[in-house]
Amino acid sequence: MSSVKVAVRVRPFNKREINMNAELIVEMDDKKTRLLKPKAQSTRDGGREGNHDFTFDYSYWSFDEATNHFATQEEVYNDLGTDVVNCAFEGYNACVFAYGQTGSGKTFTMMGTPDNPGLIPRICQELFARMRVGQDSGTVYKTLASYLEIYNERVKDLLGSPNAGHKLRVREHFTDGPYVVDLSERAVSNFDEIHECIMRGNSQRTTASTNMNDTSSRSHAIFTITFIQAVFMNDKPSETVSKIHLVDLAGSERADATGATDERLKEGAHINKSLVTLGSVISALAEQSDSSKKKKKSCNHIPYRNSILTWLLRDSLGGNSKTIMIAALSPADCNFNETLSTLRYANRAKNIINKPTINEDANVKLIRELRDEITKLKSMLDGDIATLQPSLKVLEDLQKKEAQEKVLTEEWTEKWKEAQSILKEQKSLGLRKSGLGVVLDSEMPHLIGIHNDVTTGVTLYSLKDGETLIGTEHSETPQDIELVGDGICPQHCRIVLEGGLVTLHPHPGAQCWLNAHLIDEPTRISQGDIILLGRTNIFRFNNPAEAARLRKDLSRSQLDMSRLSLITSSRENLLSSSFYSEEDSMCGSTNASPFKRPEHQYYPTKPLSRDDPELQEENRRILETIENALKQLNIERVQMHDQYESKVRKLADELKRLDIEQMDKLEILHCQEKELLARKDMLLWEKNNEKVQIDIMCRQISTFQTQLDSKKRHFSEYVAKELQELQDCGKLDEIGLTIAAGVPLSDQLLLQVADSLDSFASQFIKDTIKKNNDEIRKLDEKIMEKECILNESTKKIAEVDEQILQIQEQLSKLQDEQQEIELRKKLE
Ligand SMILES: Nc1ncnc2c1ncn2[C@@H]1O[C@H](COP(=O)(O)OP(=O)(O)OP(=O)(O)O)[C@@H](O)[C@H]1O
Repeated sequence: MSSVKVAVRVRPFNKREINMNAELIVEMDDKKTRLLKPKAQSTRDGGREGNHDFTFDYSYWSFDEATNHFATQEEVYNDLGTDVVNCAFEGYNACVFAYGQTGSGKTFTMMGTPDNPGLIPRICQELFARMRVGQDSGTVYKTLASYLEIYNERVKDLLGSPNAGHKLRVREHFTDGPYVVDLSERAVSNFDEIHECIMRGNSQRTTASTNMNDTSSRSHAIFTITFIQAVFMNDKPSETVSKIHLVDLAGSERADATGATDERLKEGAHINKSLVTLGSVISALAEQSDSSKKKKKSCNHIPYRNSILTWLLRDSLGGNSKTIMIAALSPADCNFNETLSTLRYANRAKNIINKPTINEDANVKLIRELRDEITKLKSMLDGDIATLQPSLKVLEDLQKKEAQEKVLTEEWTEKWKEAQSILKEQKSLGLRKSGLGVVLDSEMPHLIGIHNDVTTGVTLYSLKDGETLIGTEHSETPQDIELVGDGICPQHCRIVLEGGLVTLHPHPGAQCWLNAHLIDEPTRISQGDIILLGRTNIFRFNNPAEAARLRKDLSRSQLDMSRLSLITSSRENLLSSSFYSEEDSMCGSTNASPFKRPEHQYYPTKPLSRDDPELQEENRRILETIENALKQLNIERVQMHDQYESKVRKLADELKRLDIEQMDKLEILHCQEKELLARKDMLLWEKNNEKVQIDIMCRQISTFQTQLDSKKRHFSEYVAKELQELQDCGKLDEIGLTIAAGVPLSDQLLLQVADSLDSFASQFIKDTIKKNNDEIRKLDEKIMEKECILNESTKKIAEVDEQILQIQEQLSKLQDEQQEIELRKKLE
């Protein structure tokens, strides 16, 4: 666990602020930053109340160079940048992002100026300086750089073609997370190369002049370094990958302050929208950390997906990364509100807790774990030996683990060595990626094979110092360049590179053509020469040192460019030779056109006069034919290659799309399943509740029923007693009423009697009867009410049961679908 580190930095007044006679409203003391309420506001409020105090990990005072606590670019780098470099070497992901109002100094802190570089160039410089030291002790490094900008919620590759536009899409990989499709990644091997990437990207960034900043960045820029290091030291393999995101955000802005209209206004709206999302993400994460500190459960939704910026930086915000946020501040009173909001933003970010982990290669991790287990098993075994009872199972386990560990270590070491040699080879060949192409910076002479086989493309053969042997795989002595094809002998020829001179030595009897001239003795070859070995293997010879010389000469004289082009053969040499076969000349067909030949092959020549114009014309046509044929062949090859590549790309895209679709579907199904299960739980809970309710109701009804019965019984007893008393004292006779046996003693009868009694007794009896009847009615009503609730609960239980049944059906359908998708994935 690690909290996001937060630093704030205040810049000097800019020209506009100086012209406005701006008031300085920021104070800093060690880690503390105080924002003072502007005088104008305080006068209005009648006092200087309302200053805002904050404490951050670092507070950088870059307002005035004359002050002794002035923070330079170097100091900022020493505190923050070295942490990032350490992260890379320790295998952690890291992220630095600069936040703040437009014109507050974000780009200055991140990128700096050529004379006063900022964090990004300094981090890169230190990274490569430390790599050089590591390389000496055998560590292999691979560094990739990518640079993108998010402008109006669309992504552009800043290292791609300048006209590419903002078209890149963001997708999510199910294990690696969000990524930008087709974003170029440059392999860089030194500071100059990465610096070139930075410069190129910066020049492509969308900037504009606003009231607040002459060169305001109108986009969020993310410069990413992927840093891989592998080393095998003290018998221990180690390989880590870290991603370093260096982010220069577009500034938050108020349209009125920036003077934005039209396009700028639209940009501003997008910038603000994504910054609001960033703010929401920071707030949600801070809340989450707060709850977890208080050991409260939090089901906070983090709205990463609401903007591309937060989606791409998901890992850096609350995930697997060590993150630093730098809040850039304006010192001027006119920006009080924006500065306060930036400080509050930064204050919130302090609470974000990230979970950085060392990104160790899976195999290396396995090897390490196996080794730990082996050590444990060995110590167990030592204990067994001490008691003279070595356990067979432990022995068996140990052997298995040791074998496994050995295989894995060997595989890894092999891979590591291969990487080392590829890197060395690439370096010596001078191959480097440039956009979609590969650039050859080799200083070594080389042959470029132009094959007839349209699927193989162009092959490059580097020539060694000394001898390079050329032949077939069937030769007794291994050949440096193994060829197949018509007329190739097992030991065909050798090319000798000595003191900068290159000579072709044909093997006796082998067909070696140099610029259409059959040679049978050592012959010097030079830049642009076309070599035909056997009947179908055509090569162009390139000698970069010689080419450089020729280029230099070219600027002085009008030298033939053909020697510098890739396909064209050396005209001068070709003009001094002929393509007529001996056969042709013997048949007297010296004028026969070579176009009529069934095969486009070179034929031995008969030396003819150089000055013969007819011959020269013929030679020119032959040369043209060969050039055209080769060009055509090359065009076709390139086209087919392009078609093939685009097909592969399309298929890969489609596969990725399907994969993502499947993953999305599966995720949706899982979510639906979770939701259904939650609903089912809820319903079961409700059902249970209803049951408890029914239980209570039943008990209440039975109590009421008992009360009712007893009330009724008491009442009839009372009526009977009253009538009996009236009868006994002759009152019934007075009114001529007799109670016959078996006649029910109802309250009506009693009321009839009461009517004839004196008013007091009559009223008493009437009241008593009314009271009793009321009580009985109330009890009856209560029982009815409870019975109603009981009925509803029973109905609800039936409904819940029905819904649970439906959910069960939906669940089993979902699970079937999930199984089908998983099965399909396995089959794929
Ligand atoms: N610490 C500093 N020292 C000297 N000058 C600075 C400092 N910070 C910023 N500036 C100057 O202030 C101006 C604006 O800075 P900057 O372009 O870095 O701002 P920003 O926050 O990136 O702006 P926006 O969001 O509009 O791109 C620049 O001219 C820059 O050189």
